Amino acid sequence: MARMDEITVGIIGMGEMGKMYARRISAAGWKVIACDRPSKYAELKQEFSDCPKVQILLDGHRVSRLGDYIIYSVEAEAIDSIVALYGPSTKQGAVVGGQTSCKAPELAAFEKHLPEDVDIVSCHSLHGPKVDPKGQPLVQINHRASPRSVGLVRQILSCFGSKRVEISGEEHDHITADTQAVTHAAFLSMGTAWCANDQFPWETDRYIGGIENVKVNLMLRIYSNKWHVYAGLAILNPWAKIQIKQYAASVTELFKLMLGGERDKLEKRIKAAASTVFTPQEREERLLLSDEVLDRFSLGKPPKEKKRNNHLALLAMVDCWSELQIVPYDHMICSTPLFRLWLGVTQYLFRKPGLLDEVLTTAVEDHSFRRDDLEFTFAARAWSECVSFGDFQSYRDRFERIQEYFKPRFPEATRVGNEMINVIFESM
Ligand SMILES: NC(=O)C1=CN([C@@H]2O[C@H](COP(=O)(O)OP(=O)(O)OC[C@H]3O[C@@H](n4cnc5c(N)ncnc54)[C@H](OP(=O)(O)O)[C@@H]3O)[C@@H](O)[C@H]2O)C=CC1
Ligand SMILES: O=C(O)C(=O)Cc1ccc(O)cc1
Repeated sequence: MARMDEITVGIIGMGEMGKMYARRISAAGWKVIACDRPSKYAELKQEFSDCPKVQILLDGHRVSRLGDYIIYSVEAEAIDSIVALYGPSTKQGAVVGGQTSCKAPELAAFEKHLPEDVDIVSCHSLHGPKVDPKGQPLVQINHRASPRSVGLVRQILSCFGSKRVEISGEEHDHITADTQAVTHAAFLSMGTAWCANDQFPWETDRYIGGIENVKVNLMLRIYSNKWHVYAGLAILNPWAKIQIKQYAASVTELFKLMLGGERDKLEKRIKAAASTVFTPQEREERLLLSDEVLDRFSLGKPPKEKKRNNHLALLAMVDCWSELQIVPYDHMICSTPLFRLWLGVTQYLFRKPGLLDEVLTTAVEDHSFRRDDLEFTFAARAWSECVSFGDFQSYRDRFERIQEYFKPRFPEATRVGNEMINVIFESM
């Protein structure tokens, strides 16, 4: 066990995650040194003046010279250039890691720019900065490390009370392509479709109540965050491109079956997909979500009678998992709260007696929402292409245009969304 008074933890990048790390690690008793860009030095110093165990330094060179465990908590897109800048200043024998959401570019940057006498142990908290880390998955990647360095990082990060998962960078990226990138692609596409039809979903009967509330609240939650987090974890992850492409293909193919009124083919395909995704013991478990709980989190006035929906986004998710031979339950080790809810509503659709058959009938017989489904299909393909091209600027433009559209509802959506997440997880 390392002695706390002999170890200094360095943090480069004091954005939302960096600040959360600095506050929690210092509160556990470790000395923390941290920096952001030199232009933010004075402001950060002021902000952390109430925190004697956090010392703000001018730049990453200073943090690197003094830190025993240095965490890069910067934009994923910039990891190579930032490690190239400060990496060579790293203290001899130190341990270095990153908090970016995609590990291939981060670990490549470390290998390329860090001195050979420095160990590499990365991490990834699978939740946003405002979520209590207790019990949430925290990935630790012992990439190039002595047992002492592995132990030191375990000891430092234990203050989060998270569920530690030790896997390789490659395993991490493979799993998070599903738990994060594809999940986000589905919600990004919903927002894009609603925006394209100039429609606030909470003003439309079809999108109020039950699992519709989860879709709307999570969509708003994603668009209320920073574009670079979602762009980075999708564009830089090679598996994400493949998986998002399959999601878009599943959406397109299922929509074509709906348009053609091919109920038998649709049913056969969906039920076959469900049998590969939901294992017998999963099917036997009780429903994780209930109507009574979900109905409480509407942003609009609930209609007298619930409108039917064909749930194209959810059917396509199960089809996509099946096509890629993914069992989403195996990915719980790298699940975010958002993914668990997404899996929860998907499972609800497939397990609630009678619901799947009702949905399949709606899909072929009810034409009233074809315009929404058409836009959703376009959107899923457009996000997939945007990620495949790897163009950060066009990702940003698309994201921020839609963000602007929904902006007025973010404060309320964040409040209701947080409450929804808390209540649902308690009830689970
Ligand atoms: N937000 C989330 O929910 C989660 C994010 N992550 C990952 O953590 C990382 C940080 O995310 P988050 O905190 O949300 O993002 P932020 O944008 O809030 O933080 C990144 C910070 O790094 C700063 N930075 C950029 N260049 C430098 C530099 N040369 N030296 C020092 N600081 C620099 C940025 O400044 P500037 O803004 O001026 O560029 C910014 O303040 C990302 O890689 C993200 O993918 C992981 C888990 C959850
Ligand atoms: O839960 C989600 O998917 C989020 O949106 C928050 C988030 C974003 C990036 C991460 O690397 C981890 C968590």
